[in-house]
Amino acid sequence: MSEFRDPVPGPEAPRHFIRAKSEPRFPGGPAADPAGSHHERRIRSFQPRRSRVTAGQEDALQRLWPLWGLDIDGHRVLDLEEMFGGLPVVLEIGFGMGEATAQMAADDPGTGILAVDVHTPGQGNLLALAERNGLSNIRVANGDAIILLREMLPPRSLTGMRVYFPDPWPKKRHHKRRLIQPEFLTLAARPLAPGAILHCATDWEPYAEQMLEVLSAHPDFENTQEDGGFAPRPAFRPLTRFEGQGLDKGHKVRDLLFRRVTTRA
Ligand SMILES: C[S@@+](CC[C@H](N)C(=O)[O-])C[C@H]1O[C@@H](n2cnc3c(N)ncnc32)[C@H](O)[C@@H]1O
Repeated sequence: MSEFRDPVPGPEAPRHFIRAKSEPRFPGGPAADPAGSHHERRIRSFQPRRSRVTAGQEDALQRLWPLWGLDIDGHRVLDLEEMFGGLPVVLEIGFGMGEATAQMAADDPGTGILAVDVHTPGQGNLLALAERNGLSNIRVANGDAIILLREMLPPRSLTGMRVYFPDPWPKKRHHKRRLIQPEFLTLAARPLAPGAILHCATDWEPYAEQMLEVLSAHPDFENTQEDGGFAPRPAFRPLTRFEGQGLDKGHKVRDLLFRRVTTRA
């Protein structure tokens, strides 16, 4: 539990200020629990992780969060045009430490990336990478992507969505926590413009099969692959950190590219 010390405590002042659960861990930075109790119980697709934040990440969080950070509080609808200066915007869910996100932003400065994760060190890392590489087309969102999709994104406001190596939740009793399932796809479809591509990748074969099955069955998406199968890895997707770990273990990586459709043939 972190705490902020009063540098010069007066006689009446408490020696320590203990941080309340909802207060930001880094003043001016991302909120600890941005949606708070505003939202009903929901299945969490992310793992609780101990987050040790380096000095560089902490510095980036405190300086850059007010400029490029966004807490997912579920209370307002975002104006993406204003946030990204009119660029087309893709949403990346679960960017981890953000190296691949920064690479894609650098490779395609004409596209804005709204990058969401709950992981504080990764948020700091991505902000630092954006600053170091002069990337003005990244915004970092803190919190649950489900609330972002459901409450904060206008209909048809995104030209794409990326979900790279979502937590595989391999145990059967945890399968319900997997992100890619029919209810998620229904939420994901609403902010996607017609023709927008939902791009998923995973190194966990049973999850890849599940993704293919639920995406193929969902009425708002169609496979870009004529044979109805997995897609070749697109050149624009860099190797991600989790992908590298999967490849080291001999896993096969699968990409899925599905198009948002409004009516099916
Ligand atoms: C297995 S990691 C993959 C990270 C990165 N894409 C990569 O390939 O290296 C999955 C990430 O998704 C994030 N995540 C999972 N569910 C999420 C949700 N509902 N909202 C925001 N982030 C989520 C986790 O915090 C984690 O950082």
